[in-house]
Amino acid sequence: MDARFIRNFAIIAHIDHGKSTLSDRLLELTGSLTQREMQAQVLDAMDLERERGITIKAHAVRMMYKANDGVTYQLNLIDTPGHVDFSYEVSRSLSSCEGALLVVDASQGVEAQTLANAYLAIHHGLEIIPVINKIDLPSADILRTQEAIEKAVGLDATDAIPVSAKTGQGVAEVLEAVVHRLPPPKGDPAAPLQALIFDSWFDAYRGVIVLVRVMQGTLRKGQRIKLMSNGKGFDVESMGVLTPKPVEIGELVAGEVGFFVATIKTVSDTKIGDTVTDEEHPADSQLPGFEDIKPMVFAGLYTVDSHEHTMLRDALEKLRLNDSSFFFEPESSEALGFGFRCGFLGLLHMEIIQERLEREYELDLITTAPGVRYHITLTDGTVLEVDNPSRWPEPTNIEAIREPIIKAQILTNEEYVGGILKLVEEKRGKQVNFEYVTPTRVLLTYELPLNEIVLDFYDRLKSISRGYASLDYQLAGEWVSPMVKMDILVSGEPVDALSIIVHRDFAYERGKALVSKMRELIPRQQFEVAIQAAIGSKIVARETVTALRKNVLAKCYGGDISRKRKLLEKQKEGKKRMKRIGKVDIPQEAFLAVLRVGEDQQK
Ligand SMILES: Nc1nc2c(ncn2[C@@H]2O[C@H](COP(=O)(O)OP(=O)(O)OP(=O)(O)O)[C@@H](O)[C@H]2O)c(=O)[nH]1
Repeated sequence: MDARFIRNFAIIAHIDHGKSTLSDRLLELTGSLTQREMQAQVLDAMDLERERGITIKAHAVRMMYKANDGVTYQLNLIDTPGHVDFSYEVSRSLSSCEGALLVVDASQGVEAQTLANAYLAIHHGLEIIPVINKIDLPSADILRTQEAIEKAVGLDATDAIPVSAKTGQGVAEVLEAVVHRLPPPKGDPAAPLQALIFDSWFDAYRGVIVLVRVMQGTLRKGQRIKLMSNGKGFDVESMGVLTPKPVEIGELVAGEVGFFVATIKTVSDTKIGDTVTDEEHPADSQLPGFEDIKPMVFAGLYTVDSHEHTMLRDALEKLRLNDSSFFFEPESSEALGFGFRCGFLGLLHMEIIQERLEREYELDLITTAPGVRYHITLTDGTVLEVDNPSRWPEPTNIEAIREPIIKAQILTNEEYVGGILKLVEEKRGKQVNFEYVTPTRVLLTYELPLNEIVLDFYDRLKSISRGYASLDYQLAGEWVSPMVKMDILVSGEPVDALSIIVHRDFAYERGKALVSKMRELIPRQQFEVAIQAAIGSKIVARETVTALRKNVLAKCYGGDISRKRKLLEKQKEGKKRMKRIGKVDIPQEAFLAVLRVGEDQQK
């Protein structure tokens, strides 16, 4: 299609501000999907997948829209994720667009991800249309939201479009604005091919599916292509667009977005951000790519049943096929046996992977406390990267330790500022900026150690602010900090999988809180169990889990057999996620006790 009639855009928003609902409305209005189809699609996603042999991962949907000027436009809606863990994905989606709809909930106003995503869009040079959503709610305040967009984001919001994605009010104007306010893509269909890979995934039926935005030239079915980063050549076997149903097409010209399937065997060949060109007539240069994504949070994953270790490895390999941001390597622990050290983008990412392993692969897992990666300079000058407490060097050999720092933006209402300041101080934060963005909304900018954030920061922030604080962060360098390794001893024996890295000045407090939490989490056993926290040979805290006095079954003795069975089953259920260490059964929760020590301060 003539590029003049193409519009490529993304919808960006803070979580829950209505991005998905608005996308659905746009699809419905352009006739891409009827309401019935939309429901059917959700319900039959699995069947559809089987039938068409393609994963429905509608990351780029093509809609045909006949505008009020009588012209039919091709609109490509490119999806972006909302959570802070995945902000790099937002960035790569935005590289394929000329414009963005910035959706802001009229009852909530501007939040941290509204800001972060808007800045990313501005950074990519996109034209932005502010859309004020949820105007059907009684608490909606259009004027105030408009003001917040102008003051906090710095965008002109005079022409912001008030809509209700729920009732459909105002949504038609959004489509007109996309056509008339966003620029068409540039590019020459006759130039040498340059197509930007912005997503790819492995489909069990079709192999590797690659989503591209053609910047220059034309991509055709049957073409021999080359990936510019590694020089590898492939044949394009089929191509298509998602409407959101997959529809086969013969070519994609400059400005268009779509997918292709080639003779590519593994997803790892298709690097996100890479440029696809023609093998015979290649382009002179690559398109500007994306930075490699690095995992920020690390934890050990072990199976409760050591026989399932190979199953865990197979499952991790399968997951990695479609998630190149996730990393793992074998590790072993004296306490837990063979497992894997895994790297994630953030805590949410870790939870998602863990849940998928448990649900889709039916594995019972023990996860160790999440931590970050340190750079340690030894006295002999060598620099180590350490993300596993059990690899922590002897303190006498350490010259300096650098820990990763983030820059966090917290947006909140004035009344919660006091509580939040206390929290960030406790988490070793350093204030960078304090700014009123509206008369009642405050934007706090802090530098904070990432290791404090991965613990319970987000939950505590939510609870202190009753949900009225939003957080966004980026990595922002390193601090030299006196970190120490804290060991946990159970019945006098150190359990390597329980060790954590803490700041020296907070070690005593942390140790006390941690063993006290563990005392709550470790069930009473037939004998007394001592739990101690130690730094080197120095014990900094101790608690005791007292011995069980009575057999639990004694209560049912002679009683109803079904009750007895129930009790036994319940016990078995509880045992499932326990690991016996020495003579003591330790439940999964105790391995993650460090994530929960803040709970007591919260109350
Ligand atoms: N009253 C009202 N509710 C809305 C409107 N738009 C969306 N919602 C509701 O707001 C909630 C969040 O909407 P989603 O569309 O899932 O939001 P999202 O931004 O896609 O959320 P994430 O996918 O989690 O980022 C849902 O419960 C919607 O039903 C609206 O215009 N009015």
